[in-house]
Amino acid sequence: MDIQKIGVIGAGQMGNGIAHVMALAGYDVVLNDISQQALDAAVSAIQKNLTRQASKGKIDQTEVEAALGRISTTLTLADIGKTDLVIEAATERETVKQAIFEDLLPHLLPHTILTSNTSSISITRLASRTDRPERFMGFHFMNPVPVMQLVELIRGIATDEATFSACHAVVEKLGKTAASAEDFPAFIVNRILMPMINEAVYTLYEGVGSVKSIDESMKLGANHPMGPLELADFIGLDTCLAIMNVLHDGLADTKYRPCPLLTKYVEAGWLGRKTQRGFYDYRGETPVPTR
Ligand SMILES: CC(=O)CC(=O)SCCNC(=O)CCNC(=O)[C@H](O)C(C)(C)COP(=O)(O)OP(=O)(O)OC[C@H]1O[C@@H](n2cnc3c(N)ncnc32)[C@H](O)[C@@H]1OP(=O)(O)O
Ligand SMILES: NC(=O)C1=CN([C@@H]2O[C@H](COP(=O)(O)OP(=O)(O)OC[C@H]3O[C@@H](n4cnc5c(N)ncnc54)[C@H](OP(=O)(O)O)[C@@H]3O)[C@@H](O)[C@H]2O)C=CC1
Repeated sequence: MDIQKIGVIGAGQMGNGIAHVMALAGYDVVLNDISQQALDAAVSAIQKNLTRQASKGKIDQTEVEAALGRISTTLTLADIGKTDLVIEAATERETVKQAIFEDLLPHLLPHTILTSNTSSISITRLASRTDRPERFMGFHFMNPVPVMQLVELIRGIATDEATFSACHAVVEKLGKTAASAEDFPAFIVNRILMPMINEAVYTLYEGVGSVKSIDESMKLGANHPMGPLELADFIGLDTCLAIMNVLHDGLADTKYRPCPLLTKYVEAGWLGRKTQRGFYDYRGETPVPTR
C-alpha cells in the first residue's frame, strides 16, 4: 500500500518529532491536538529542530522550507480521517487513546491504517475497540524522534501482513531501523529501560545516592548518555509512571511496583522538563537537582 498522507494525533514532544521526520521524508502531515497552544508550540519546535539540522549541514534550507510546507495543523479530529496512516501520540492513558480512536472511526477512509505510538499499552486491546483490528498496530518512536534510530513495530493479535509491511516501508523511508516486538506490556525498550529508571528512583528514595550522584554514576560508570533521573525528566515523569503501572498491572509482579517517590513527583505536577521541574529544576540557566 502506498502511504502519502499521514495524520498525527497529539502535538506534544513525540507528536512534533513524528510530524518533523515524516514531513522531512516527503509525507504530507496533518497534526491534531485538543489545544491550539500545543499546536503552535509544536510548529515552533519543528521549525527550531529543522533549523538546527540545517545549521549542522545535515539538511539544506530548501528542505527546511519544503518540510514545513508539508505540515498542516488542526483542532478537528475529523480532519485526520482522510489520511493513509494515522499515528496516535496523545497522552499515555488508555481511556484517552480509546476515546480518540472511537471518535475518529466515522471519519476514516476504508484503507486507513491506524497505529499508536504508545510506550506500553496493549495494541490488541486498543485495536479491538476499532472497526479494523487487522489494520491496527504499534508504531513506537524513541525520543528525540529526529535523532533516535529505532522504531519498534508491534503487531496486535489480528494485525495483517499488508499493514506490517506498509509500516515497515515507512520506517525504511525515514532511514530508521525497525525492531519487531510482540504485544506484551511495554514491548521491548520500555520493558527493560523503565524498571531501570524506576530502580534509580528507589535508589534516591532509599537515600543510597543523591540525584547528582545517581546520574553521574550511570553516565561515568556505565557510559549512558544521560543519567536515569535526567532521562526520566526528559521522557516525562507522568509517562514513566504510566508505563510502570501498565507493567505492574499487566504482568502482576511486584518487581514492577512504581516507586512512591515517582508517584509523589507526578502528583505534585513536577513532570520533568515539560513542566520545568522534576528531579531537576529547569527554571534557571542550568538544571538544579531537586533532592
Ligand atoms: C519512553 C519511551 O516510550 C521510549 C523512549 O523514547 S526512551 C528514551 C530514549 N532516548 C534516550 O535514551 C536518549 C538518551 N540521550 C541521548 O541519546 C542524548 O543525550 C541526546 C541525543 C538526547 C542528546 O545528545 P547530546 O550529545 O547530549 O546533545 P546534543 O549535542 O545537543 O545533541 C546530539 C545531536 O542530536 C541533535 N538533536 C538533539 N535533539 C534534537 C532534536 N529534537 N531534533 C533534531 N536534532 C536534535 C543535535 O543537534 C546533535 O546533532 P550533532 O550530532 O549533529 O551535533
Ligand atoms: N516522552 C517520551 O519519551 C515518549 C513517549 N511516547 C509515547 O508517546 C505518546 C505521547 O507522549 P509525549 O509526546 O511525551 O506526551 P506529551 O505530554 O508531551 O504530549 C501529549 C499531547 O497529547 C495531547 N492530547 C491529550 N489528549 C488528546 C486528545 N484527546 N486529542 C489530541 N491530543 C491530545 C496533549 O494535550 P494537553 O497537553 O492539552 O493534555 C499533549 O499536547 C504517549 O503515548 C507516550 O507514552 C513514546 C516514546 C517516547
